[in-house]
Amino acid sequence: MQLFQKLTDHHDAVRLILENARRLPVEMVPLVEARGLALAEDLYARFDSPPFDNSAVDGYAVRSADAEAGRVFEVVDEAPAGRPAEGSVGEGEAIKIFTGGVIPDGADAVVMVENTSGWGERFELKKGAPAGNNVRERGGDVHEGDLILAAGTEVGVPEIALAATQGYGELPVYRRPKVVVLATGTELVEPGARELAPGEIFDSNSYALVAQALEAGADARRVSAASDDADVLRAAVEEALEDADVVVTSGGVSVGEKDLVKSTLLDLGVSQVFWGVKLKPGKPVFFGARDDAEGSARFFGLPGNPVSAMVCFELFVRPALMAMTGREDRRRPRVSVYFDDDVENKFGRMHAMRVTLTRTEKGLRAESVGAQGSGLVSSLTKADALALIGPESEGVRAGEPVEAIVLREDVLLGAVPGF
Ligand SMILES: Nc1nc2c(c(=O)[nH]1)N[C@H]1C(S)=C(S)[C@@H](COP(=O)(O)OP(=O)(O)OC[C@H]3O[C@@H](n4cnc5c(N)ncnc54)[C@H](O)[C@@H]3O)O[C@H]1N2
Ligand code: MOO
Repeated sequence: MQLFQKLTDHHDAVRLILENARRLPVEMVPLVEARGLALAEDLYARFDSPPFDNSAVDGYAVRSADAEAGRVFEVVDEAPAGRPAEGSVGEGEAIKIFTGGVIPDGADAVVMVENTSGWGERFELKKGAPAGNNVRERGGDVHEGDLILAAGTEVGVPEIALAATQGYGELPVYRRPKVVVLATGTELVEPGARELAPGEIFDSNSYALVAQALEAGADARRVSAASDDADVLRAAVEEALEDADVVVTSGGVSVGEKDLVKSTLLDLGVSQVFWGVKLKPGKPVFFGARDDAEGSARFFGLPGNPVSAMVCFELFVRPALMAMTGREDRRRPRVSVYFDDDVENKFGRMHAMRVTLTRTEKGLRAESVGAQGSGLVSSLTKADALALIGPESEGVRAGEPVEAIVLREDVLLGAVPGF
């Protein structure tokens, strides 16, 4: 058994993780599958969009020079969307046109059907129209050659729509990381599988961690190794390694005799970057890397305590996944908060304290969610943020600014009192 040597400072731990988080290879992926990933190249407009002058309304295309109230027009053709008219518009003539229809030759304005006597072979115009009326110009959205999406942009819904208007069926993005989550512990039972026997608990971590990985844009799956048996653990890690970019384990990483995760990983050729962080919760976190001919993988040995596992995913695994997919900017918001009362930190480690946030006239007021034990899963359902207290100080004074990582961004939109 090995004991912790020196605990790594939380910021150094994040730095070491990011230094070891290489961007994943670029892949062409179908538009919708690119959602949440970062563009690996600049994207340019291939042509003017819209590609032709077209009508913004259903009505008649006319010459603006003729478009005076009271004038009667002959309808000579029609131009629905997708089928340009064959004829052109001469003096006193009109072409029936629908929204998106190509503006016919000769016409320079469209009158809405509501401003005429109605649909028919002839109509009377009730309201005059200037040149360009209801005409959506070619190139009004983007021009050929425009930089429409810069490399590094996260592909979201508007980006998918814009790329589609330009005929891009696939986008070059950094590949989605493959994450394998492995829970260890003989006491663990799959939720829904059966009732608990004495001493057993349901495995909550692997479900939470898979959900967190999915939320961070990864492909994630669970591997079951609900055991503290070294051979079972080794086999499960070997299986995970077949396709994983990132392996996340929970449990078995502290200093107990059954804490086999670290030694198993080291045996499998993983090199340790750090083990032990000056953080509460999350002291026993292990981070390692394996780069060889078969590929490259990163390993996060997270503590078994459920709050520690989830908080450490937030603080360490999520930034790594973001960096691997080229989304360095996707940090959780960090805000300055204050407490109404003094807050102690007797841990000698930085305390990532679960707090609620309330917007007040003085700013964002943080309040502990209550007991801060690392096994209190319900506490996280109440937390809006993690207030970072320490590690060097013994706490913070009432009113003093404290950095906090916001977990629920909607709290930042909270109504200002008196509004
Ligand atoms: N002598 C010491 N003991 C402990 C230390 C220490 O420094 N010296 N550190 C403590 C801290 S801090 C933590 S955190 C825990 C983490 O230990 P492990 O990562 O080895 O986790 P386990 O012992 O396997 O489990 C801890 C706890 O969490 C429960 N657990 C485990 N897996 C799951 C799961 N998938 N779902 C739900 N709950 C899970 C497990 O039953 C234990 O109760 O070590 C302290 N001890
Ligand atoms: O640091 Mo542990 O992660 O106290 O619960």
